Amino acid sequence: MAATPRGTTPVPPDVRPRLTVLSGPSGVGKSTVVAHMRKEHPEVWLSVSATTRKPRPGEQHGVHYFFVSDDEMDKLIANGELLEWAEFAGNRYGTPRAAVQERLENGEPVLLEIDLQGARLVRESMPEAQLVFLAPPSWEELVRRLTGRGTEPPEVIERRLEAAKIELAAEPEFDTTLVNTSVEDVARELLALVDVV
Ligand SMILES: Nc1ncnc2c1ncn2[C@@H]1O[C@H](COP(=O)(O)OP(=O)(O)OP(=O)(O)O)[C@@H](O)[C@H]1O
Ligand SMILES: Nc1nc2c(ncn2[C@@H]2O[C@H](COP(=O)(O)O)[C@@H](O)[C@H]2O)c(=O)[nH]1
Repeated sequence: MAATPRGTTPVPPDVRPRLTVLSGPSGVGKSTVVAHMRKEHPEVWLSVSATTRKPRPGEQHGVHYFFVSDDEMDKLIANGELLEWAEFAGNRYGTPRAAVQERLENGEPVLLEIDLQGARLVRESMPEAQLVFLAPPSWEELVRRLTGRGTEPPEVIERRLEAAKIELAAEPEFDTTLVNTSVEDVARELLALVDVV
């Protein structure tokens, strides 16, 4: 039998906390679902991404995103400080590596809310990650939500809907699909997947 180092308890692989990636088309409701889940369960740790996008009204630096300049993003990328990054609808977004690694090393579950390109990169570098796809009840409802949010001008909505067609076609690449009909139901399902005890 293999020796166990003094003071450590081996964690069986099937209960080891996992990295969960939540993806889905822009406007499907990822942030809404995650916010609902974290209101009830603030212990679920969500990575805060860096982005070159300008803040929307009410968005706070360090809470919703780290809002960075193009130069700062160039440096984060060049220094290898991002676990993954992607360009989405004219802006760059990336996951700061250190905070994620620290949580995983402490055995804490980690949740990333990122786009399809990022999800694919995480799958390559961390095949043990579980990929969850959030799907809209219908295309019409997705358009309604993205437009109704009122945060982007029409040309940006068009870009995001073009990206959405590609993202919806990639659903079979994901381990699990949740359909966002009810925020409450999906938040409960996601909590179970994130495996917080
Ligand atoms: N189940 C739902 N039923 C009706 N409206 C919803 C539902 N979930 C989210 N919404 C609404 O849809 C809009 C888009 O939601 P949200 O901003 O959370 O999407 P997102 O997937 O995070 O988008 P993005 O990828 O662009 O950041 C919001 O106005 C939100 O209130
Ligand atoms: N690849 C990554 N995608 C990310 C990251 N953070 C957010 N996102 C995704 O970008 C789009 C647009 O977001 P928005 O806030 O401008 O509406 C959306 O799909 C996010 O999930 C990241 O670090 N990496």
